Amino acid sequence: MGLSGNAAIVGAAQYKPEKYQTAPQMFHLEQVADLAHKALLDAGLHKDDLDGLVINGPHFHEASVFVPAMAAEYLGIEVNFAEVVDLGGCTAVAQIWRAAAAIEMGLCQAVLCVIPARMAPLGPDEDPAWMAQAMRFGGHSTAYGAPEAEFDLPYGHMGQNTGYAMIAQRYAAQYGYDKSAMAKIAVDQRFNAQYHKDAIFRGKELTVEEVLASKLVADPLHVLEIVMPVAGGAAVIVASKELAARAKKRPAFVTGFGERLSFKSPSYAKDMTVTPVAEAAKRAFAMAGLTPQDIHAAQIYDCYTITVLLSLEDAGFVPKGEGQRFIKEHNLTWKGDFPLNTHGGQLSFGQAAAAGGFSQVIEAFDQISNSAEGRQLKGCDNIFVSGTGGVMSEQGALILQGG
Ligand SMILES: CC(=O)CC(=O)SCCNC(=O)CCNC(=O)[C@H](O)C(C)(C)COP(=O)(O)OP(=O)(O)OC[C@H]1O[C@@H](n2cnc3c(N)ncnc32)[C@H](O)[C@@H]1OP(=O)(O)O
Repeated sequence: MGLSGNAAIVGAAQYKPEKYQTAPQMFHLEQVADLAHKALLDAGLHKDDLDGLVINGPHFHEASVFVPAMAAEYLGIEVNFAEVVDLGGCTAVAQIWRAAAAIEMGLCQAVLCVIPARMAPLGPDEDPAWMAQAMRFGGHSTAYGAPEAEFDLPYGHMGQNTGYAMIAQRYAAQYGYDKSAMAKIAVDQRFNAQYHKDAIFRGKELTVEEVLASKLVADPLHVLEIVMPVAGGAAVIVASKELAARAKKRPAFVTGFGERLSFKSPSYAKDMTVTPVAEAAKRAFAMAGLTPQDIHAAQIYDCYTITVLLSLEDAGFVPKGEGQRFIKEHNLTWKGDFPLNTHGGQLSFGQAAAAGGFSQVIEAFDQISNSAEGRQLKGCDNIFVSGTGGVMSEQGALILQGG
């Protein structure tokens, strides 16, 4: 059951992450068109090749419903497959496997997966404070009747920072917490960012001491172990094997995927230290017929350092409770023996809202297609990519393989 590996990523585009204050403002439809154009150019395909569309629904500026129809109309395409994905930071990974599955089912031949994440110009009735408000509560719903509005927010579980800190505290109680190992994740990724021309923290190298001396946001998480929100956006084209054969770059075939939603708030987790990627990765590896030992690079969703630690363990790269030792024993940079988040991760490349997860997908494609200028891994054929939504509540895994 699953994919046969007959669909591949053939082209991609993403905006350089920028601070919101200085980034250009564009309507989301404009961003979709611009990103699609750039991704098609990257692939060497034409707009008329597209017959599938997967897009984000939440936070789409110009519509809250009928988003795919509006976007397809704006692009001037007709599609046989249209989907909205609402999985927070897991959305990018989830878009890719849905596109691959639709292609393998014969519904379509080329799918545009896209998430615009630059601010749109605000209309006269729009409140410029909406984003600050949204950040304050993170993924929590404040709607009347929402469980988290009643049982999380009143107790100080605000936004994502506290939730991930709570998970880190639990991990510390069960397995111990080595602060310098955790900081090393951010440091090795920052090293990688020095080799990506678009990384927001390029030109700013980092040491373990600096991470540990930075502001404590939610104990034990320091500010330099937490992503910084930036403006951005990304698009990826997934195409059939036949179309992939005429693409400009070496395709990255989608040979395995898994997805798991375990809870909305970690307050309801059976065990906060066991994350949904465990099941998602198991399924993805089995589908691809590979094991973690076959992987040449891991692009792990990294909203926080604790996300990376738990994902490495639960995806099977290292046994439970031994992740911190593993991190200290291995060089996680693109020059090292365990290349991790070779673009810098979202911690150092920047997190463009739900499009942030695309940075991991696109880095995997860049590595497989030999386009990772300045940080290219040698013989990189098999890559593991993870996506994380909410507070470790929904996770996805992809196995991408060079054709
Ligand atoms: C989406 C999903 O489903 C899953 C997920 O990814 S969960 C994660 C979602 N993302 C978030 O929740 C955002 C997390 N980040 C934050 O809340 C904030 O960045 C923070 C609280 C950590 C820091 O905010 P702050 O203290 O108000 O910092 P702020 O006043 O904005 O900036 C001060 C300086 O620190 C820098 N900075 C801010 N956040 C930073 C960060 N995370 N890392 C490094 N530098 C940061 C700014 O660039 C700024 O520098 P300059 O003075 O040189 O311009």
